[in-house]
Amino acid sequence: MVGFIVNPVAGNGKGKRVWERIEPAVNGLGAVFSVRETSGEGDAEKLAKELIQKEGVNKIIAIGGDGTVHGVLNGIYQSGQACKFGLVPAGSGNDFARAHGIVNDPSEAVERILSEKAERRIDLMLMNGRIAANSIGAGFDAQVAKATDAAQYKAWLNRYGLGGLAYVISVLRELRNFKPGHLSLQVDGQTIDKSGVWLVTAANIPNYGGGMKICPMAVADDGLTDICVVSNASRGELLRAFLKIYTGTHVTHPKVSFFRGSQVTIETAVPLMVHADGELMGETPVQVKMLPGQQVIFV
Ligand SMILES: Nc1ncnc2c1ncn2[C@@H]1O[C@H](COP(=O)(O)OP(=O)(O)OP(=O)(O)O)[C@@H](O)[C@H]1O
Repeated sequence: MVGFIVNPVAGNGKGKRVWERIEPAVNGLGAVFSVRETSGEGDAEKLAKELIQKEGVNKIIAIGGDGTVHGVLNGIYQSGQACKFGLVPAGSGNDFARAHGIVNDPSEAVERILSEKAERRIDLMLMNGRIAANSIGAGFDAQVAKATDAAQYKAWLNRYGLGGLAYVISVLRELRNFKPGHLSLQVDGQTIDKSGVWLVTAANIPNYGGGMKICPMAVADDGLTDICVVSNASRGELLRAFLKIYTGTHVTHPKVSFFRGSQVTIETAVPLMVHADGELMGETPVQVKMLPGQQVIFV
C-alpha cells in the first residue's frame, strides 16, 4: 500500500500546489493509497511511522523539500520496518532530489515512483539516534540554516522560483556575526584538532543549501561520509571559498580540508549549532555513524 505525505507549506506553498496538480492522476490510477498533510514540526516523521505501523504502508511518497525528506526517513527508520521512499520535489533547496537525479516535473516524478521505474539503495547517517539523508553540519552552516528558516526573503524568493538564493543571502548576513572556534574531530579513531573552525560538515551527498557542492566527492552508497572542515580563514577568505562551493572548486583552497570515514565524532570548545538536512538539531558534541545501504529510494 502507498502512502503520500504532503507538506503544504514546502517551497512556500509549492507542496500544496504540486499535490493538487498530481492528485487527479493518482486517483485515476485506481490504486489504494492514503494521504496525510503535515501540520508542523515533527509531523512528517510521526505520520510516516503511523502509516507504516497502522496502515501497512510499504511505499511512502513525500511531496516537499529536504526537511520533509528528513522527517519521513526518520519515521521510516523509527518504524523498524522496510518501507521504500519516493520524492516529488516541492521544496526550496531540493538537495536530495538534485543529488539523486529525481526529476523536477511532479507528474513525471510520481509516475516514475508508482511504476517503480528505477530504485537505488542509499546509505543514511545516524546522529545521536536520528537519521540524516543529506548532511550534518556544525557551526556556520547551521547558523545559516537557522537564519534562512526564519527569513522573510525566503518566502519572497520562493515566489519567483529562486529559493536557493535565500541561502546565499543568509551566508552574507551570518558572515558578520559568526565566531570561529576550536574543533576536535574523530574519524574512524583518528583525532584531528583544528582551531578557528567556521564549519564542519559530514555529507552523504555532494550538495546542500540549494546546490552548494560542499563535499563534491561524496557518494551516497559507499558506506562512508565525506567531511569538509573550513578553518583559519578570514571573512574575506571564507567568502572567496564560499563562492567556489557552487562549482566544488573550493576543494583546493588551503583553508579547506577533507576527511572520509564511517564513524565520526564532532566536539567543539564552545557548543556550536548543529543541523541535519538543514533542520536544526541542538548543539555539539555529536556522533555520526553511517548506516550502509539503509534505505531504498526511487529515482
Ligand atoms: N503545515 C505546516 N505549517 C507550517 N510548517 C510546516 C507544516 N508542515 C511542515 N512544516 C515544516 O516544514 C519544514 C520542512 O519544509 P521543507 O524542508 O520540506 O521545505 P523547504 O524548507 O521549502 O525546502 P528545502 O528544505 O528543500 O529548502 C519543517 O521544518 C516542518 O516543521
